[in-house]
Formats: sequence, structure tokens, C-alpha cells
Amino acid sequence: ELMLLYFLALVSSARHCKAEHGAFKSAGYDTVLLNRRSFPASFLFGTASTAYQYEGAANEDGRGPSIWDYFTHKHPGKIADGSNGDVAVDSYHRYKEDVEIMKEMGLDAYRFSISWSRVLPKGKLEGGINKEGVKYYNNLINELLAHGIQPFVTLFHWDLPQALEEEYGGFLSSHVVDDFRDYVEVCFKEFGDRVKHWITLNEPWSYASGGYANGQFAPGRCSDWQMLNCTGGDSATEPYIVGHNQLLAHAAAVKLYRDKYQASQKGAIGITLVSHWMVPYSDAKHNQNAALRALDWMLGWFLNPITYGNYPRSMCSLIGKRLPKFTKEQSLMVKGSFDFLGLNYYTANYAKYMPHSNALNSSYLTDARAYLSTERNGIPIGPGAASSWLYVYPSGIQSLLMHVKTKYQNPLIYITENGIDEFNNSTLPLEQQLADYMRIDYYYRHLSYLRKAIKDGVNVKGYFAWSLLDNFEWSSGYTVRFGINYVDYKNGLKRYPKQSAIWFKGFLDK
Ligand SMILES: N=C(Cc1ccccc1)N[C@@H]1O[C@H](CO[C@@H]2OC[C@@H](O)[C@H](O)[C@H]2O)[C@@H](O)[C@H](O)[C@H]1O
Repeated sequence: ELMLLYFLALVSSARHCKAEHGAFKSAGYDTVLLNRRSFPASFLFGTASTAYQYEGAANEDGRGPSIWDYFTHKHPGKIADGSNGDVAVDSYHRYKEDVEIMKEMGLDAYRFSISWSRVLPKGKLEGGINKEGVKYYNNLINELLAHGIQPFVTLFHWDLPQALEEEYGGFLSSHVVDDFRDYVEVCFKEFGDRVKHWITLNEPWSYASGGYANGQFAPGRCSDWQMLNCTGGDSATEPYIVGHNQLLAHAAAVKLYRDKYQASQKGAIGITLVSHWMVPYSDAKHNQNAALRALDWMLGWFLNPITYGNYPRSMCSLIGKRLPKFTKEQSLMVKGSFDFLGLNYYTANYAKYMPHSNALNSSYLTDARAYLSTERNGIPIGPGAASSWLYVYPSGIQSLLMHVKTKYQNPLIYITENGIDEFNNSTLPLEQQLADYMRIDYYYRHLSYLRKAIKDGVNVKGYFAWSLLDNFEWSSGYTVRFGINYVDYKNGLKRYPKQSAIWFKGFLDK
């Protein structure tokens, strides 16, 4: 009945949009000019999601608490609307309906994450495997495959089991490497016969900087002097320790997959990194260098080690002893530890040289001596979205991809997230809330620049839009909406296609 509702909404909107088609055409979003045939035949189009942001059922069927359960309940003030993912958009119970929506849109793949604490409620293998948790992910994977949709599975998307945070400080300790390895081995064993694309970590930059430099994300740590209402921490050292242990955990997972599972299961394994494109504030050399350092601090921090076995030279020289070192053996394990690179792109920043006075307390946030901004001489870098950090800068996806191609040996890439948000304005008439033409514009323009990058030889094999549905947006809670499909939080979490879903359906027509 829910599916029928969604389908009727889709058909009526499609009919409506036929009339509106002119609107798409005239506004230059014509899917005659740009559609899936504008890309290589085997190119994959998908949407992305995560366990904590979608599943809900936080205390159901044996799931244990993650640090995001703890963080949202203990520090609701850190979330814009004081909300949490206890229910989220209830995908734990509605995954069949969600897969139908993907099928109806003509999507080829679905990127989702596994909740570590739903599979291992105590975080450690010795704490026991939760059969109900394994069953849910088997059901989801089987539902996707039955509808001809490829699963891309992220093993860690920030929701560390709270038990490990309490036992040894989570990613602040190298103990996490063994527990992460044990956890991913359960996943390879249970799901690896059907999952052929594994992503170890999502955005180690966000986890390290959001969780340990500005305290915006769980576990909410940063230096006291920053007055950001943190629960303890040290922004000068902890982000780098957490970044280092994430790389070691990632490399251990890749080694395990390659040593024990890849030959028989024939899948591929990689990591997802995020970066803004960094535009020099002016042509002055010191601002151009600041932009390159800003790229090192956001992307090179992780992409240098997995490509070359060490951190960027800029980081080694400016951070000094505060930056952990790889042993020779670790360097060899981290170097080359990916079959593909997942890349998340949303926006761009201006970068300006920022002199560093020794009197200033050290922090990850200032070590790069680059001041980042979203405006120059009072003019924004692009149209603003709902999130304060997100400005529309479509050419940045091409620039970032060319940067990765030339500086990091032209790796195989999937764009694993790209998207834009509007404010949750549920007092507006529903039809108005579904009229997300700015999202069609965003996707049309980013896909156009992505196509240019592919023509310039960048080895991109797929693209995942963030996000299939509106969902729990971490520190923004439910105050912003990234979904191509709308979720009615006031009316049974019903799903409705936004105009961008209609447009995407046309774009994806085979
Ligand atoms: N959010 C990020 C990375 C980030 C973090 C802070 C500032 C800028 C960028 N990356 C992806 O963006 C998506 C959208 O980002 C949200 O946008 C609104 C913010 O206030 C919210 O906190 C952020 O997660 C997330 O839902 C995905 O889970 C995540 O992988």
C-alpha cells in the first residue's frame, strides 16, 4: 500500500513533470543532452546511506550502543534540534520499500554501511555475534540483488561501538586495529559471497577532525581553550593519533581481505575519502601554496599514506613530533592498500596563507597555516545550501579529480557521495517541499563536470548521490534534508519522490 502510494505519487509527478518537462528543458536540465548514455556503458549510478542515519531500531533485536547513541543522548545540545537516530527513517523495518524506490528510479547500486554494534554489540568478537543483526544485513543484501542492484558496503561510518570507546578510548588506541579486523572478518565471512565492493572507512578526515579537533561529531573531543564545549581532548595531538589508527585499521582490513578472502570471493576493497576543492584566495604564491597545504590537510593526510606509504611532506615538516610515524612494516602495509578510491565531493573553499604565531595554541585546525573561507571580498564562492559549509561549486569536482589523477597515480575512483541540502520546512505545502529544482541543477552541473573529467582520462567508474532519502544528518539532526526522496517525519515516515527523483528517473532511463 505504501509502495502503491509512492508509485502513484511518482506517476502523477511524472505526468505533472511532463507539463513541467519544459521547465527542466528550459532550465537546461534536459536529460536528452545529459543522461546515463553520456557516460561509459558500465558506469554505475547509485545512492548512498549509512546505518546510524537510516536504520533506527537502535535498541531492537540485540543491537548494542554506538558512540553516536551515547553522544546524541548525553549531549543533545550538540545536535541542532536535539534529535538522534533512535528511529531515524526506520529503514531497519522498511528496507523492502526503499529497495523498491531504488528499482523504480532505475538505480544500479546502493551504498550503505553496516552498524558494527548491531553485528558485535559489545564491539569485540568475544562479546558474541548478534544473529539478528547478521540476518538484517543478509535480508537487505538479498533484497538488493533480487532487484538487480549492486551492494557497496561501508564497514565503518563513524558509529564505533560505545563499549570500545569506554574500554580503551576507541581510535585513540591501537587496540582498535585488532577489534576492527575481527569485526570486518565477520562481515567478509557472512556477506562476502554476495558483496563485491567493500569500503573500509568513510571519511577518516571527518571522524578525526569532527570528533577530535572541533568536537562537532562523536565522541566530541577538542582542546579546552577552544571553548567548543568538548568533553576533554587535545586538538593538537588527538586528531593525528585517530587519523593514524584509522589508517592502520584500514590497512589491516585490506590485508586480511587480500590474504584470506579476495581470491575466492573475487571482490574489491577500498576506502572513501572526502575533500573540498581548495581555491587560492588570490594568485599570490603564498595563497596558492596555502591551497595546496589545505588539500594535504584534508585529502593528502590519508591519500598520501595509502599511495606512497607516508604523510605529505608539508604535514611532516609543519606538525613535527605531534604527527605519528609509520614503522617500515606499517608503511609497507598502508602503501597500496586499496583497489579503488571512494571520493566524496560537496563543495569548495577559498584558501589564504595564515601566518602562525608560536604563542597560539597548536591545533589540527591551524597547523596548515591556511585560512579557509566560503567568500572573497564579501562574495560567496557559489550559491549557498542549507548547511553553512555547503556552497555550490560544480567545477570543483573536475578540479579535484584532476588533482587526484595527476598527484596520486590515476587510481580507479567511485564518487561515493555528492549532494546538496535544503532546510526542513515542513510547514510549507508538501508540493512546494518536493519542488527541489536547486537539487536538479546541482546534480546536472556536477554530472556535467564529472563527464568532462572522465573525458580528460580520470578513471571514474561510478557515482553515488547523497542521499536516497532525507535522514538524520549528524550535527544537523533533521533540520536539513539531503534526500532525492522526501521523508514525512510528521506522517509515518512516508516516502515521496521529490522533483529530483523524477528527473533522475529520466536521466537513468536505459
Ligand atoms: N558530512 C560530511 C563531511 C563534513 C563534515 C563536516 C563539515 C563538512 C563536511 N560528509 C558526508 O556528508 C553528508 C552530509 O553532511 C551533513 O551535512 C549537514 C551537516 O551539518 C551534517 O553534520 C553533515 O554530516 C553526511 O550525511 C554523510 O554521512 C557524510 O559522509
